[in-house]
Amino acid sequence: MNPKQLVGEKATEYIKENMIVGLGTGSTAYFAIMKIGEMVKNGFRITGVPTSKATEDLALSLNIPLLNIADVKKIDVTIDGADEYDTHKNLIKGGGGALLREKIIASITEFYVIIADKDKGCDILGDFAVPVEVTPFAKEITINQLKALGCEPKFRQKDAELFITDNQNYIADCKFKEIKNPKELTAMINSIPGVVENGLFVGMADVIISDDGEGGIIEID
Ligand SMILES: O=C[C@H](O)[C@H](O)[C@H](O)COP(=O)(O)O
Repeated sequence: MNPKQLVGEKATEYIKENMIVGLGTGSTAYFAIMKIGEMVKNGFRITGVPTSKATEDLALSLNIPLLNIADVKKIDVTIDGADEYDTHKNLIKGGGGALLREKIIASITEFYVIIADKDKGCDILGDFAVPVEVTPFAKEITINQLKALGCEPKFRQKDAELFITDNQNYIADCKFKEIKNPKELTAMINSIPGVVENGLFVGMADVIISDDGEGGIIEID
């Protein structure tokens, strides 16, 4: 089985009947959501909270009942992907541009399950550029301030235009060399006024479900 499907389906074992479930974004979360759709079709009751418009559309197409975000106070379990993870379960997320909604959902989640194939594991974060969501206003000032933190930032493009997030902002992909202190870096990035949020998720994941490259599953907790 494809590792994304393997870890995605495994993660659904953390879901119990009547839970409120955060639904992640991306090609790995896709498999978890498909499995949840199958469970719902078979009569399993949960309500979902999507982390992006794409996930909302997918969940609706599978008849997964969704809550309005205005009515959500706490989420029991969220299952989401990651672009990179280290041995302390720190993450880089936002390769699909969904980091802001994902971090908000993660912040009210009791048990945060990350699903990511083993190639995304590392000792020190930094191979993957940190996605940073920035306001359109004064984006040139913001990118200069990001650069001053020691990275090479680039505005993400899509179809030769600037990529626009679900929240109508831009993404600056910030390539750092090695991120030795992700907690400090996340605070530094977020202290820039034009930054809305960044894709470093520090101390948030409760478990990372990954594969061993040979068809087996590894859980880091
Ligand atoms: O913005 C996107 C999310 O953070 C994704 O969860 C992340 O990029 C991982 O996506 P994928 O499972 O497609 O590699």
